[in-house]
Amino acid sequence: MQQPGRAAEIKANGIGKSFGSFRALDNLTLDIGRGEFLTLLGPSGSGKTTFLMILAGFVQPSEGKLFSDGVDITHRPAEQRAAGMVFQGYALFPHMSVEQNIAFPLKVRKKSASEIKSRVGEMVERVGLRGHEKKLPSQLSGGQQQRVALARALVFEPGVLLLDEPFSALDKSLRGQMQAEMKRLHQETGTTFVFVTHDQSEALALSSRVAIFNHGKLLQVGRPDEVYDRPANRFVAEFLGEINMLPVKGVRPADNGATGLCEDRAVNMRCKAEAIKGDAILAIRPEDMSIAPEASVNQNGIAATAIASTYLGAATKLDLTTRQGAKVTVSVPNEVAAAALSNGNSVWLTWPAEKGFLLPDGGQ
Ligand SMILES: Nc1ncnc2c1ncn2[C@@H]1O[C@H](COP(=O)(O)OP(=O)(O)OP(=O)(O)O)[C@@H](O)[C@H]1O
Repeated sequence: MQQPGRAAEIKANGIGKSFGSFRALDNLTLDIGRGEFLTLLGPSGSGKTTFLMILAGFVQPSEGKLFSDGVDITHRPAEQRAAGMVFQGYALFPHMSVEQNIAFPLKVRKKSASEIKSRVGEMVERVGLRGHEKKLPSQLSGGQQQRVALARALVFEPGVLLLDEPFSALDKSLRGQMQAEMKRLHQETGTTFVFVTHDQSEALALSSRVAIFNHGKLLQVGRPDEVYDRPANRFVAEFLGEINMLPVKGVRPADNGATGLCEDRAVNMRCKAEAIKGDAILAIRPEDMSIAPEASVNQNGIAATAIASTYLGAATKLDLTTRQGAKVTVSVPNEVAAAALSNGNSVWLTWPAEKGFLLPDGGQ
């Protein structure tokens, strides 16, 4: 964080934070790679902002250590960390023009007038605000104001840019534009980005890795496809999108080879030999399930009854219950849904073996 122009590598080691008896963060250990776009994702109150504030130096951790490029910065004050920041409520200076706002961090750092002029000009160009330099924030749209905030946060080439729900006040289409712009700025600057959101689709679309928080704990960190396709637990699976959960009793993986038929009589499924034994949840994303014309022992599958259908235009959503009473949702082609419904509502659901994964039953 202290070397301008160079992306920082950050290590959080056993970070905890208590507010009185309330535990806002618990034993958080996380490496943030140089130049990575890491998103902190979790529901309201899960500790994301607290962690960002600890990274910024505005909040002191109760336990643990923080390193930037191998240097212990746990107790270093915020102004010496030189992290760029864009917060939802992090207002621009209202009496300063666009270019004065962007120039501010360079003035504080006592840069020469010529350097300030060229760097501000470059940033104005980069965030698409050419022609707006002399305007005050009040004369700009919400999206333009956030562009100024991004430019101001990046102009001094911080090692890390911290962003806390910067676009949550913007409408959906503007938000999409700003996301694309932020992704481009990340690629162009090569800076380490740490981005807070509670919007899972935003996290999956933007990040090189996603860190998922709940109740002050880091539950899983991984690439978007890793956390979506192989969630570590039930909370992560459900938080990242719709998911079907089939309870399976007494899972006993076949002993021969890596995959075999798990011996659960209710659910015909394949799972890894080293998979969970005993009771488990078989989790499958709705888009990975389909309706087969008939049952086959060579496919993972389960009998189910359609209880409701919703026409979505491009497809039909079917709500079903399995014979064991689990509720399942699938999205299928309209003609497949029509055929299933004309067939007394009984269907055979299947999914590719690698798309179903076992989670421990109960708890998180
Ligand atoms: N200064 C403080 N004093 C007491 N409690 C606090 C303080 N700051 C945060 N908390 C509590 O710590 C918990 C985590 O808050 P935090 O702001 O980190 O969550 P968050 O995941 O960022 O949520 P949101 O998405 O709503 O911003 C919350 O329950 C919050 O009330």
